[in-house]
Amino acid sequence: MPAGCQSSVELPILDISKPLHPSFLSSLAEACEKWGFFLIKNHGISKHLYNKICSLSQDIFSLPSETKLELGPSSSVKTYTPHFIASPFFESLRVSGPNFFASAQSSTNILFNQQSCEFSEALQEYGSKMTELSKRIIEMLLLSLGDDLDRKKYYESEFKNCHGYLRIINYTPPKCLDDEVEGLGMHTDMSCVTIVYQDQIGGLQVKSREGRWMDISPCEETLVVNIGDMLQAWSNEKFRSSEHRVVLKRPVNRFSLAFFWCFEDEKVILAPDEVVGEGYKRIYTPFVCADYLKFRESSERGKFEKVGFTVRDFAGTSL
Ligand SMILES: O=C(O)CCC(=O)C(=O)O
Ligand SMILES: [Fe+2]
Repeated sequence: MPAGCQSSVELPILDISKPLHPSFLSSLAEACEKWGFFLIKNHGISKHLYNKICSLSQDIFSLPSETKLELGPSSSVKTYTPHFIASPFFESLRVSGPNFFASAQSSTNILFNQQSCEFSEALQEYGSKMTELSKRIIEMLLLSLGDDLDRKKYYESEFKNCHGYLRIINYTPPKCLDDEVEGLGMHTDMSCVTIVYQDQIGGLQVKSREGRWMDISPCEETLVVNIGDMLQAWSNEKFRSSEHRVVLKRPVNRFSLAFFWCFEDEKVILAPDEVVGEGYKRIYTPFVCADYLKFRESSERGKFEKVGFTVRDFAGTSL
C-alpha cells in the first residue's frame, strides 16, 4: 500500500432495535476492546430529521462571525466554539440535555430576532432519541462484559444519573486543498459513549494499537458509536477509548452530530470488582469525574502524543 494511504476498519453493526443476539456479544466485546468503535443500525433517527437539523444548523453557521461570537467562549451561553480553537476548519454549537429544546432556544434567541421553534423542536427530538439510544447501548455493553455480571444492579447504581449533550459540528476546509488537513486533531472522548452521525464525506479515523490511522468510512443508515475515557476506566480497559481524529481530504464541507453520554460530575469512577475480575489488577485509582474533566480542560492545548494528558496519565496506576 502506498505511504499515506489509509485502509478502512471493518466494524460490527449492532441492530439496536432488537434484543442482543448472544452470538453477537463476542464480536461487540472484541470490537470495543480492539477499536473502541462499532456501528449501530435501526436507530430510529430518520434522514428527514437529520436533514432538517443539518439545514437549520447551516442557517446558523452561515451567519457572520461577529454574530456567532455572541454565543462564543466569552458570552453568557458559551455554546459556540469558533474556528481556530479545535482547528482552523472546525466550528461547533453545543446543545445540552435533558432539556435540549431550552438549550437550543437559548442560542437561537440570541442570534435571531424572529422567534422560531423549529430548530429547538428538532433538537429536542434528536436529543431524546439519543438519550434512549445511549441507555440501550450501555445496557448492551454491560451484557457484553459477561453473563454473570449483575447488569441491572450496575445499571441502577452506576449509570442512571448519566446525562447527554450534543455537539453540532461544521467543518470548512480551505478552498484549495493540495493535501489533507486535520479538521479535528487526535483526541479521546471524555464521555462514557459517543454516538456520531456523520455525513457521506468521510474523514473520521481511529488510531490502531500499532499507531496506524484507519478510516471509519460512512456506512449508509448506520451511526458510529465510540467508547470514551470514563468507560475505559470504569471497565478496567475491557473497553478501549481510542484516539481518533477527522481529516478533510476534499474541499467540501463536512457536517456531523456528536452526542456525548457522560457520568454526572460528582461520580466517583471505580471499576467494580466483578468487572475487574478475580486475579486481575485494578488499572485506575478511583477519581471524581469532574476532576478529570478539569484536568483535560486545563491541558486541552497539549498534544497528547508528546505529553501525558489521557485518563491513564490522570488516574492510571503504574503499570
Ligand atoms: O465529526 C466527527 O465525525 C467526530 C467528532 C468527534 O470525534 C468529537 O467531537 O469528539
Ligand atoms: Fe471524538
